[in-house]
Formats: sequence, C-alpha cells, structure tokens
Amino acid sequence: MSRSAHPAGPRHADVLPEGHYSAPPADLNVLDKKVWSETVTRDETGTLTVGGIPATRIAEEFGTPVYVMDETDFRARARAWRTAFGPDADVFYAGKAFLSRAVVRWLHEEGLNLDVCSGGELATALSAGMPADRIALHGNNKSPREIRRAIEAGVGRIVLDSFQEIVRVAHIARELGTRQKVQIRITVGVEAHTHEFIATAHEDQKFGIPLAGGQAAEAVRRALQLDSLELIGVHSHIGSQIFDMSGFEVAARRVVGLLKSIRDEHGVELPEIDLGGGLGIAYTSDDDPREPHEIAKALNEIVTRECEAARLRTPRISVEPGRAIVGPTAFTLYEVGTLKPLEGLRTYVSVDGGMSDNIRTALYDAEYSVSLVSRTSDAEPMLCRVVGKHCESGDIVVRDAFLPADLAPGDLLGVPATGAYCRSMASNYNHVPRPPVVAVRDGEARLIVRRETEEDLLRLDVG
Ligand SMILES: Cc1ncc(COP(=O)(O)O)c(C=O)c1O
Ligand SMILES: N[C@@H](CCCC[NH3+])C(=O)O
Repeated sequence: MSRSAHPAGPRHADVLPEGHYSAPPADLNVLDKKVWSETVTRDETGTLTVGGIPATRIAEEFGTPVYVMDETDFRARARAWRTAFGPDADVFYAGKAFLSRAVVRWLHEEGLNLDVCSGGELATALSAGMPADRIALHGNNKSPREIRRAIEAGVGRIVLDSFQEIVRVAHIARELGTRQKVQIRITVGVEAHTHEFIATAHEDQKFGIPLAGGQAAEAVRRALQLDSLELIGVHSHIGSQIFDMSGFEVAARRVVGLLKSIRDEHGVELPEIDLGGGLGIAYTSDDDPREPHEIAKALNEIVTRECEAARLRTPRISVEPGRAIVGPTAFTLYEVGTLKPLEGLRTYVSVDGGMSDNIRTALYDAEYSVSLVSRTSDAEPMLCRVVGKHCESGDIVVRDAFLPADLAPGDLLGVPATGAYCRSMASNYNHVPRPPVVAVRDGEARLIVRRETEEDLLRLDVG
C-alpha cells in the first residue's frame, strides 16, 4: 500500500458545515459490531479480516471494488429468522435484496422460502434448486410469460397485485389445467416511517389493492369466484428500512379485519396472512434494529389477539425479510484513488466504484459508515465525503465520514451493510463493469458472482 504524503485535509475542529454528520468516533480504528458482520475483526497487523481472511488478500485476489459477503453471518441471520418464527410460520427471503445461486442454496439448506419478483429472479431460484412450492411470485406488472413460467414450474403462491392480474392468472392457470394458490396484496393505508420511495402501504402508490373503499373486498370476491384460483390469504407489505413496529401492528390488525369480513360475507376463513418484509438494519452506529425474535413475538401476539377477538382461527403467518437477512452480511471494499482537500469544507475521497455499485445514497439519501480497513492509523479524524468515479456530482457513497488524516491513495476502505440493494441495484453507468461478490467462510474466499468485464459489456452491443 502506498503511503504518499498529501496536503493536509480540513480537520473536524475547523470545519462545521451544515449536514448530517455527528461528532467523530473516539477511535476511528474500532469496527463497530453493530454495522459489521459477525466474523469481522482486525488482525495483529491492524488489517480487517472477515471469515479469517484479510481484506488486503481479498483485494489482491479479486480486485476492487468487491462486495465481500460473510457466509457465516448470512446463515446465522437466516437461521435466526427461521427459529424465531418456528414451524407454524414461513419465512420467505426477499430475493430482490440480493440473489445468486449460492444464496439460494444457503436459504434452502437453512429452511427458508423465497420471494421472487421477476422472471429473472425465478430462473435463478429454480436453477439453484429451490423447490418451486417454496417460491412466491410477486410484482405489480408480471408479464403473461412470467405468470405462465411460474405456474408451469409449480410455484407455491402468486401474490396478485391488481384486478387485471386476478383474471390473467386465473386464465393462464385454467389453460394449464391447474388450480394456482394465490394471495391478494392489499394496501392497508399505513404511513410507514421511512423514505417516500420505499414506503408501500399508503394508498397513493402503485402496489397492491386498497383496503379503503372496499376494493380489496371486491378483489377477494372476484378471486373466490374463479375455479382456477385457490385463494389462500391476504398479503401486506408496508415498506422498507422500518424500525418502528407500530406500522406492522396496524397493518396486522387491518389484515385480520379483512379476514373477518371475508368470513362474514363468504363463510370462508382464509388460512394464511403474509405481513411482508421491511425491517430496518443498522447502517450507522446510531441505528437500533429489532431482533427477529422480538419481531416474531410482536407479530404473533397481535395476530393471535385480533383473531381471538374476531373468533377466527389464527392463520399461518409468513414474512418476507430481505434487507434484515442479507444487508448486514456484506461490505464493499474500495481502493482510494485520489484525495481532494477543500479548505473550510471537507476532503473528497474518490474510490474506484460509486453510484454504479451503490445507488442508495443518491436515490434515498441513505447513510452509510466507512472505515480504513487495510491498516490502522493514529492520525486525527478528517471530515470526508467518500465519492465514486462517475460523471455525476451526486455520485456519493458516504456523505459524511471521518477518516484518518493520513489517508492516502492505495488505502482500502470498507463500507459495511451493503449486502442488500447494492449489487442487486447495480448498473453499468459510464460503462463501468459491475463488481463481483466474494463469499468468505472459515478461512476460504470464493467467487459467487464474478466481475463483469468489458467483453461482457461489448457482447450486448450488437449494432
Ligand atoms: C412485497 C415485498 N416483500 C418483501 C420486501 C423486502 O423488503 P426488505 O428488504 O425491506 O425486508 C419487499 C421490498 O420492500 C417487498 O416489496
Ligand atoms: N431498494 C430499496 C428498498 C425497496 C425494497 C423493495 N420493495 C432500498 O434500497 O432500500
């Protein structure tokens, strides 16, 4: 690693721009357990290790930027959700957060089910051997081809998202001579406390069928009339990166309310409800996420209580965590390329990736943490903005960060909690090939998604 001298950057003491950042941590070398995965620590040289492997070795072997996934941590989190909900409930991992064949196999082995929301995710799940009856198909505009493929494969459920889709799925199931299990996704009218773009239970948005105005009840009426559909339940997903359980409680209450009115009108007790995903994780030391067992307890209690009051049999509950399982399991490893100290403001630290491997900061104003991981440093904290290499001034990875003032080109930075919605939302902006995903476990690092190459990009360019 080079240790070249560079002009001194602004110090936290002399620059206090308006913004999100709080005071620098007491010790910049500490890797907070809250935001780093289970097996992350520093070795005797000060280098971050994960699964027993130094970050420097990962960078040498696989290059940077690279997403580094802690398989031990992933499996532990998947298992914690499975155990918390127990045998009378189902946990569907939301594949949109991050999906690869290795991950599908881990989920299968740990006893989880899988939520997919496109033909591509379905193909990945099936090709890695997830049994079709453990797959749920989502999406607000599934194509007839996707629906046909899912029914032919024998997916366990399709979550219907519109009136057109009720008819479309019924029609294709009839053509295929089968009766498809379905749920209806409803919007319960909850304003989840999260970014507008990732809240999904208020009525003014594209997902689901509103409970308000009797639309959800009408959707149920129609689905029950169609012989090729077996309506097994109702689905609600209120949004993502949520810490406050009250939104889930209101949603559960309203979903049970609908089950009651279905029983009163049709004499049918639907056997299942799905309360979606959305549980928040720690991106910074200030975040305090709930544990799976607390979530399971809260949801089970509210559903049981509401069902007892309505004299309904308690339905089987399912949940769909994505971020809460995969988010904390991975970090992105970048190499520092340039440093630009702006007097009176901050130092811009440019890394070899950016908004093409993590769009969340630009899209949702998301906050991340960052640490120097290739060594420790006793230098004082320097206020930085970690930015990418794209032609866009909004290409920010970490808006406000304190890094040691002796940071230099060639140093490696780690941005933790990038397992969810980073690789899965990655792009080729500026024709930058997407980074690989390396899984580490017990002293072994292996590629589970390889780096894109310029040949990959050119292969699509057939003009
Ligand atoms: C229907 C559905 N289920 C589950 C999820 C997973 O959400 P999260 O990754 O926040 O747990 C999403 C995404 O928000 C979703 O739309
Ligand atoms: N992609 C979003 C969450 C949306 C979840 C899918 N409905 C994020 O990064 O936070």
